[in-house]
Amino acid sequence: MPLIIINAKVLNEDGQLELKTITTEDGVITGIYDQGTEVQAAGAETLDAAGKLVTPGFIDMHVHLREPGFEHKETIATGSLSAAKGGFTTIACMPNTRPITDDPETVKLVLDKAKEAGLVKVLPYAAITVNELGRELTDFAALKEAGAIGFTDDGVGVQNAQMMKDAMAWAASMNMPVIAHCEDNSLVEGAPVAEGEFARKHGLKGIPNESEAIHVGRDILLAEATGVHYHVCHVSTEQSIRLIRQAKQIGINVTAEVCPHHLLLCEEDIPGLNANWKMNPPLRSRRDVEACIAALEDGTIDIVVTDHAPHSEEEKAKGMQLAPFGIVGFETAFPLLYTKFVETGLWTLQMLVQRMTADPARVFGLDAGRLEVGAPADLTIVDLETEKTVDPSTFASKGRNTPFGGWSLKGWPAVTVVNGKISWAEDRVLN
Ligand SMILES: NC(=O)N[C@@H](CC(=O)O)C(=O)O
Ligand SMILES: [Zn+2]
Ligand SMILES: [Zn+2]
Repeated sequence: MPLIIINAKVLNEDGQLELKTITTEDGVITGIYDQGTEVQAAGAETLDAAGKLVTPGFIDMHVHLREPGFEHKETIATGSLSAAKGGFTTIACMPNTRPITDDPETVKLVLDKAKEAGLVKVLPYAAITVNELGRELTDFAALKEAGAIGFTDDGVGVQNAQMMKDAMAWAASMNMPVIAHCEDNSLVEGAPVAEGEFARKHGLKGIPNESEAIHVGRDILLAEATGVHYHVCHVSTEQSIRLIRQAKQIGINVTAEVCPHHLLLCEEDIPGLNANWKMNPPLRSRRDVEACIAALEDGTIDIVVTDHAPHSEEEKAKGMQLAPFGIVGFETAFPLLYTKFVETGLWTLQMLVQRMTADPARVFGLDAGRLEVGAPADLTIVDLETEKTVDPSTFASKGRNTPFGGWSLKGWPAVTVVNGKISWAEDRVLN
């Protein structure tokens, strides 16, 4: 059914907001008209955006949906709904499931379940190594054929340099990206939080910054040698950023992502031994946070991702040392960044929207992220006015593990449209 969105506030090329009418049909944007233009389409549904912001659907290139194997944490259906509620229309899911997504059957299973859920577009990554054990490469050709969009052992770093080099050479020959969780195990061994004041105060072992940057540096050299598109996961340190900035300057094909929590929180903010503040990479120093912000502003870091990583309350109740790493992210990402960076005047709305739409589409070559005639009708309608408090008990995700509970935010997604169909609308679920 054609969908017409009236009173849509749209960002123009200069970053100004203009009221428009958007028409869609068969999953495609068919027209963008000035406000007041008489638009007709037989049998169309009309949605009144009432002056709310309408952007290309948000894209999240780093998420954990937990299915198969960890359905008590999240399923592809609950994760898809949580993503839609957060305004995301395309998400790319990590292979650290059980079984690990390291064979074509599991890639297909993820795609089938995502289609069944039918709420957002789900792009699966496949593992670099069998079982993410770092010993043997997976079958990249078969995984690509099955629908994998890139290779990553997220959750763990590839420890062996030759293994990573072989992976990059193979991926490069197929024009596929390698996406790296950068962490040298020998420098980390059982540390639950970053080195710093918090670790000292609580007598915890600290994760040093160089455990991340040492892989970033190694991999940049390997990317240079192999010519692969190398994408760095969840960048969190000043040192990694320095290396990425330098690599980009000399033309190495490296891109990078950052998570909202690494732009907003540092280790000194951790209120106590509460594992909802435990994630990998950990919250680092104020200096690192400032470096991440500057890098996203100047384009050294290309995109924002959530690293949505749901865990059950029982798992998170095990305490700082024993609980698993990870926090949920879909439903707070845009409101957090809008409120803390756009409302405060630090960033333009245009910059934030680009880093969550056009930039991920560019980095990963997706047909998404643009509000243009002929583009897929993936749209997010955002209420920039209403202030609401983050209440984890209302999340669509099964995960409640967030450090942002109680934060008062604006910029809440109101309606999410995927392929011209409403996937989520405030308190309604439509399918
Ligand atoms: N980020 C996390 O803290 N956890 C992720 C793994 C990962 O992204 O490395 C998870 O799978 O739970
Ligand atoms: Zn990771
Ligand atoms: Zn992750």
